[in-house]
Amino acid sequence: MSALAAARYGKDNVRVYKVHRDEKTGVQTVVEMTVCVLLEGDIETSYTKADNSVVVATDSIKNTIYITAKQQPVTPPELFGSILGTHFIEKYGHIHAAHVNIVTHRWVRMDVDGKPHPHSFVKDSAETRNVQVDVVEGQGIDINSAIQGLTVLKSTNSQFWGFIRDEYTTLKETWDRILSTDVSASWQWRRFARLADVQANAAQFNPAWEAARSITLKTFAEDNSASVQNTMYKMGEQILARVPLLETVEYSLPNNHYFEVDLSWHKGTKNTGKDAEVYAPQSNPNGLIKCTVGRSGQKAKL
Ligand SMILES: O=c1[nH]c(=O)c2[nH]c(=O)[nH]c2[nH]1
Repeated sequence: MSALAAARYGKDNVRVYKVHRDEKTGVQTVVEMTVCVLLEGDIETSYTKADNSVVVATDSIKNTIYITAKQQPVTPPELFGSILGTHFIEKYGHIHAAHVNIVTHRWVRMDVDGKPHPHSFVKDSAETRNVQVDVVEGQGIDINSAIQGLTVLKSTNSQFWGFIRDEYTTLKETWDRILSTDVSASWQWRRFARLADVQANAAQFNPAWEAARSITLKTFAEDNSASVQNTMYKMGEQILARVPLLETVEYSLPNNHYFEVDLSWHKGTKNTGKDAEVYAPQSNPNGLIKCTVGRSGQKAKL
C-alpha cells in the first residue's frame, strides 16, 4: 500500500513585465519578473483518484498572476508575492498554502548625456532580486528576500593564512590574493501574521534590499579580508543591525580562484609572488563558503 506523502503544484516560469507611465513627467518605470506559484491543500484525490474537481488549473494560476500584476503594485516583490499568495488561500477554501517565488530581473535606468533617461534601461549584470513568500492558512506569511548573481572581485586586500597544515596541505599561505565571488545573500523576515501586517511594513522591503546590497559591496571592498568566512560574517552582522525585523541573514559565496602562472620558463620572466601580474582564472573547482547569521540568544544549528 502506498499513500501520497506530500504534494504541491502550480505554474513555474511565468514571465511578467509591467510598465508604469507617469503621465505628468513622461517618466516610465519597468519591472520584469519570473514567477512561480505552487499550491497545497486538499488536493490529494487529484493524485490518487483522478479527481480533477479539486484542481485549480495551472493555466488559471498563470492567468491569476497576470490579473494580479495588472490590478496591484508589483513592487516591492515581497508585497506582490504576499498579495498573490493570500488570494489563492482566500479564494479557494480547500487550498491551505501558497508558495510564491519571484525573481526580479535587473533593468537599470540608462544615463544618457549624464541624465537619467525617461524610458530606456540597461541590464548591467545577471544579478537578480528574489523573494520566496510562503502564505500558510492559520499560520501567517513567511518571507525570504535575496540577492543572487552579484559578481565581485578585489585585486588586493585579501589574505588567507594560519589554516591547518598537515600531510594533505599544498596551499601556500598568502597575505595578498585576489578575491572573487558570486554573491548569494538572503534575509529571513520575522513571520507576518497576515497580509495587513505585510502591508503595514511594506516600506521596509526596498530599504532592506538596498542595505543588504550596499553593506555587501562596501564590506567586500573595505575589509582587509582574513578569509571569506570572516568577511561574510561581518556583512551579515551589519545587515541584522540595520534591519530590526530580520531574524537571520544567510550567505553562500563561491571562492572563484585566480591562480598565479609561473612564466620563468620564458627567458626567466618573473610572474609570481610580488611580481605576479598575469593570472589564470579557474572555472572549477571552487571553494563554497556558507553561513547563517542570527541574533545572539537564538539557538545555533552548528
Ligand atoms: O577564504 C578562504 N576560506 C577557506 O576556507 C579557504 N580554503 C582555501 O583553500 N582557500 C580558502 N579561502
